[in-house]
Amino acid sequence: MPICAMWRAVRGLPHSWALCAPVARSARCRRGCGRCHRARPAMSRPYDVAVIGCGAGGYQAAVSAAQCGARVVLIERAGAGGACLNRACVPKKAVAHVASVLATAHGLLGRGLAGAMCGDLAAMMAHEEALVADLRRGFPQRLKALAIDLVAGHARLQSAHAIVVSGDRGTTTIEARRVILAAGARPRPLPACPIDGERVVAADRLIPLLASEPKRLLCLGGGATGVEAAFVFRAFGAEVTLATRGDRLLARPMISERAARLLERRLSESGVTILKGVSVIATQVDDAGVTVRFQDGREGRFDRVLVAVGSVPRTDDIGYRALGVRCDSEGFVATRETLETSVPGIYAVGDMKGGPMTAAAALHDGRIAGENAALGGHRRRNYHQVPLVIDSILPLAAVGLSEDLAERAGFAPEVVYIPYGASVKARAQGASAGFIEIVHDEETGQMLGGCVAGGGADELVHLVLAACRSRRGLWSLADLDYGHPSYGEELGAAVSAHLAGFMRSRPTVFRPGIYAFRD
Ligand SMILES: Cc1cc2nc3c(=O)[nH]c(=O)nc-3n(C[C@H](O)[C@H](O)[C@H](O)COP(=O)(O)OP(=O)(O)OC[C@H]3O[C@@H](n4cnc5c(N)ncnc54)[C@H](O)[C@@H]3O)c2cc1C
Ligand SMILES: NC(=O)c1ccc[n+]([C@@H]2O[C@H](COP(=O)([O-])OP(=O)(O)OC[C@H]3O[C@@H](n4cnc5c(N)ncnc54)[C@H](O)[C@@H]3O)[C@@H](O)[C@H]2O)c1
Repeated sequence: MPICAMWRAVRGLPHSWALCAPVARSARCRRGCGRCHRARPAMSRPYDVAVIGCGAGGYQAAVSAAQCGARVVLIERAGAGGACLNRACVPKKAVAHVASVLATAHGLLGRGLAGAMCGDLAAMMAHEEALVADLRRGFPQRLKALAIDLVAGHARLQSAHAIVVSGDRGTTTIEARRVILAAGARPRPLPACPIDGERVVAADRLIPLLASEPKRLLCLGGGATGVEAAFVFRAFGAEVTLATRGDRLLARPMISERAARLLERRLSESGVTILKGVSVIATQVDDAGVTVRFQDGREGRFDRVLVAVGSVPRTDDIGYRALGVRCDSEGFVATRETLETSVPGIYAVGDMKGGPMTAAAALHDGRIAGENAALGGHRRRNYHQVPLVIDSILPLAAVGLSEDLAERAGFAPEVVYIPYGASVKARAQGASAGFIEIVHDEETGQMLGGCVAGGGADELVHLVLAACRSRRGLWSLADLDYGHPSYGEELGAAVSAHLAGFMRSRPTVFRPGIYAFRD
C-alpha cells in the first residue's frame, strides 16, 4: 500500500495534498500513488534559501548557498544575468576590447603598422549579441547542475518567509527559511535632462546607443560609465564631449589623483572634449538632435546624450519596506557586515544595498550572503578585497586602500610609484604612459592597496590583491620570479628597493588591519 494511503487509513481522512505532502517525496509513494506527486504545488516544502533577482549578486548568492548544501530557489522577472550580462559588463567588455585594439593599432602607426585601421560596428555588435545570447543560454543548465530551481516572475515579499511570485503562469507562493534580496538598482534620473530613450538615453542603454552610431555624443557624468563610454564612442569615430559636475574623473578614493589626471590627459589627446565642474540646466530635443544648456552659460548641440550620473535604488513593489527592512538616507537597503538586513533572515546583496556598485562587489556579496544564509554563518564582507577595473584608453585598476584611506585607518602609509617609462615591455609596445602605485605600511611592510594605470592593469591588480591578503606583504611580491620583459616584474623591482630597510630592522609581523580578519 502506498505510504499516503496508509497515512489516510490510519487517520481515517480523505486523500488530500496537505496530508500526503510529508510523504509524497518518498519514492515508494510516487510508485504507488502518482496523484500525490502530480498534485504537489510549488509550496510543498519550504526552500532553505530564496533569492530575488538573478543578476551577478543573486546568481552568485544562489550558487554559494547551493554549494553549501541548501535547497535554493532563484526568482527572476526578466532575463537571467541581470544588468551585468545583458546590458553592462559583458557587452561593454566586448566593445571596449575592440576599441582598445583600435587605439593600440593607432599608437603603432609608424612603429610596425601602416595603413588605415577602422572598426566594423555591425560585425562588432553581432559578436557582442551572440556572446550575450550564448552566455544567457547557459544559465538554466548551470543552475540545474546545482539543483537550483529558477522561477520566472515578479517576486514580492509577503512575510520574511513567504514570497508571492506573479508571472505569465499566474501567481504562486514560495516559502523559504531565508531570503536574499538581489534586485539591483536603476540609473539616476536627471530632471534637467529627461530620458526619452531615443535622443537622451540612460547608462544601461549604452550598447543600443552604440548601434545608433551617433556622430556627436554628450556623455553626462565623469564616473565609470561616462569614462568607458567616451572611450568606446571616440574609438568608433564619434565626436565626444564628456561633461561632469565634479572636478576630476573617477572621483573615488581607490583611484589615485595621479591616475585620474593621466586618464584625463589620454582621453583629451584622443580627441574627447572634457568639461569639468558643469551641470546641465536644460535640454531641448527636436527631430535632428538635442540642445543642451549648462549652468555656466555654455550651450551644445548633440545627436545623442548619455546620462550616466549614478544609480538609485529600485522602488518597485518588492515588499521589503513593509516588513521593516531598514534603508539608508538614499533608499538603499542597509545591511550589517554579514549582509543581513535589519530583519533577521533577510539578506541583501549587490546594487540594491549601500556600498560599491560593481558586479565584482555584487559577486563578493553573493558569496558571503549565500553562505551565511545557507549555514546561518557570520562571514563578513570586505570591499577592500574587491578590485575595480575601468576599461578605457588608459586601462585602470585599483584595490584596497589609497594613501589617504590608509592614513585614516591608522597606518603609516608609504606609496611606491613605478612609472611605465622604465618598463621594457611598455616601451617595446610603445605604451609607456602608465604607472603602478603601491601603498604599504612603512613600519611593517604590510601591503595595503594599489592602483595600476596602463597595460596589464586589469590582471596585475590581482597580483596586488594577493599580496595585500598575504601575511608576507611586500615580501610576497619580492620573492616571485617574473617573466621578462613583463609588467609584473615592475612590481617586483619596485618593492625590492623598499625591502632593504625592513630586512635590517623589522620582522614580517603585521598589526591587525583591514586584511587581518580572515573569512
Ligand atoms: C554600462 C555599465 C557597465 C558596467 N560595467 C561593469 C564592469 O565592467 N564591471 C563591474 O564590476 N561592474 C560593472 N557595472 C556595474 C554592474 O553592472 C552592476 O553593479 C551589477 O550588474 C549589479 O548586479 P546586481 O546583481 O546587484 O543587480 P542586477 O544585475 O541589476 O540584477 C538584479 C536582477 O533582479 C531582477 N529583479 C528586480 N526586481 C525583481 C523582482 N521583484 N522579482 C524578480 N526579479 C527581480 C532584475 O530583473 C535583475 O535581473 C557596469 C554598469 C553599467 C551601467
Ligand atoms: N568598470 C566598472 O566597474 C563600471 C563601469 C560602469 C559602471 N559601473 C558602476 O555603475 C554605476 C553607475 O555608473 P555611473 O558612471 O553612472 O555612476 P558613478 O557614480 O560612477 O559616476 C557618476 C558621475 O556623474 C557625475 N554627476 C553627478 N551628477 C551630475 C550632474 N547633475 N551633472 C553632471 N555630472 C554629474 C558625478 O560627478 C560622477 O562623476 C556605478 O556605481 C559604477 O560603479 C562600474
